[in-house]
Amino acid sequence: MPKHVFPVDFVWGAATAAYQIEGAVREDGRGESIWDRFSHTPGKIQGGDTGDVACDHYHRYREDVALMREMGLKGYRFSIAWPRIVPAGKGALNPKGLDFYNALVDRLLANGITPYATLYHWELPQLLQDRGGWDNRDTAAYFAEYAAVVFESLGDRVRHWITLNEPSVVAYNGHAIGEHAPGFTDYALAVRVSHHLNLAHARAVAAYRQLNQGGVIGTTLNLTSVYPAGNAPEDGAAARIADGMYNRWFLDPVLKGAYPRDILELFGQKLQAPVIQAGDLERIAAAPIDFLGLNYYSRLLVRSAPSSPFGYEAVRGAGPCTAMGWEIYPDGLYDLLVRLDRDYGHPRLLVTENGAAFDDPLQAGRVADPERIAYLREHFLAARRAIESGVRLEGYFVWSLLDNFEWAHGYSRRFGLIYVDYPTQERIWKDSARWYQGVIRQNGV
Ligand SMILES: N=[N+]=NCCCCNC(=O)[C@@H]1[C@H]2[C@H](O)[C@@H](O)[C@H](O)[C@@H](CO)[C@@H]12
Repeated sequence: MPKHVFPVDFVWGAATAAYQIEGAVREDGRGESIWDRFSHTPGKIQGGDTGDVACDHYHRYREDVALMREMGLKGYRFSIAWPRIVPAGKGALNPKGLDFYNALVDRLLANGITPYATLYHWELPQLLQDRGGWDNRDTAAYFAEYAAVVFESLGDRVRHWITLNEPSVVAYNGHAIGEHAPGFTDYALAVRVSHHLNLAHARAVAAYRQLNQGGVIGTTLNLTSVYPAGNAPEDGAAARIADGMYNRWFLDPVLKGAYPRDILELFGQKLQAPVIQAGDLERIAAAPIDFLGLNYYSRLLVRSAPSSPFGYEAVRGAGPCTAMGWEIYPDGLYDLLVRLDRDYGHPRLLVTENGAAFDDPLQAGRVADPERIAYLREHFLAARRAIESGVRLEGYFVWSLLDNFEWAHGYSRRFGLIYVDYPTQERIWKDSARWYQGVIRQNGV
């Protein structure tokens, strides 16, 4: 019997994203996305990898749903590729794209797995990027039009919706540091993009409410717990700025209907203030969410750095790290969950991603991954402590079901519970997959 049992209806899940697993990028009418363009641009992706084939999930989804069923997943979080549904980003629909996701959803339901669908996991249609992408306010409206098409096609069976995956990473990695598509390095642009993403989220929520389909809708934010590296007052001030830029800039609009004043002023001083037009904040405030999805991977340790653009710099923590170089810090998940509960009105929460990459050598047909088991166990225990503290945590989606295309790192990083032998596309259960199957079966660790 487990020592730490979870609530009886706790949703144990796993998560993926379209571009990272589907492949078939030019099949059945799919349009080009910014990640197709970026991954095919020399020098952008480690090893020159692309998502052209990935895990070939577009053709193997029946086999993959069978794996989920065997694992005993209660929920499966996946993303819908905008370029499969509206190849040009706006205008004509692609029926074969809708057919794929309808078939996936039907097969999930037939296997007792609840679908959790993300509408935007970074695959902007390239033709919209050619018109300014997220720097163009119109993209928010095009997103809502795409979302409405998907709601109408799937909304009778999909009852859990996530508008955006990690707007902070879309804005920062894609527009401030250039590590992700579309590859810009302009911080003022990144701030404008963050505002237009918030508008897109609000418009999609409004479109969902209008359809009265009776499900729930939220968003997924990449959040962390920020700690000062030292006891000096300036380190504490640095931590507050970092928390504002990383967390509150994205949390406050969707949960409080307003931007945090300190960061609004900071951006106003340092950057061209985001292009906030009359009515924007009212629109954002008028689109409350039913639940908040959070992706947690590691903590953020900062110290004062007057010469840095925003007066702080990250400090490497003392703990062990994953293959991504991210410090393993489960207490940061507990602190984050309790903070969200305290500061944002006791919201319904889902951990929509948590997991780790390790080397995962395949040896004699087996992958022993004790580090991943330990990582997940420690984070599950942190989540359980938060639930005991009264946090309304309703589910947990491990990142990821399968090894997959890890963005700028290509296939060099393995986050999966299930190993993918890419040359053969064979799926091989890692020890952690068997362990997780047991956690789900006994509903606890
Ligand atoms: N220090 N440190 N840092 C942690 C910073 C994490 C930022 N990256 C993410 O959250 C991405 C999220 C994405 O949804 C998924 O598509 C990615 O595959 C995973 C794994 O990378 C995560």
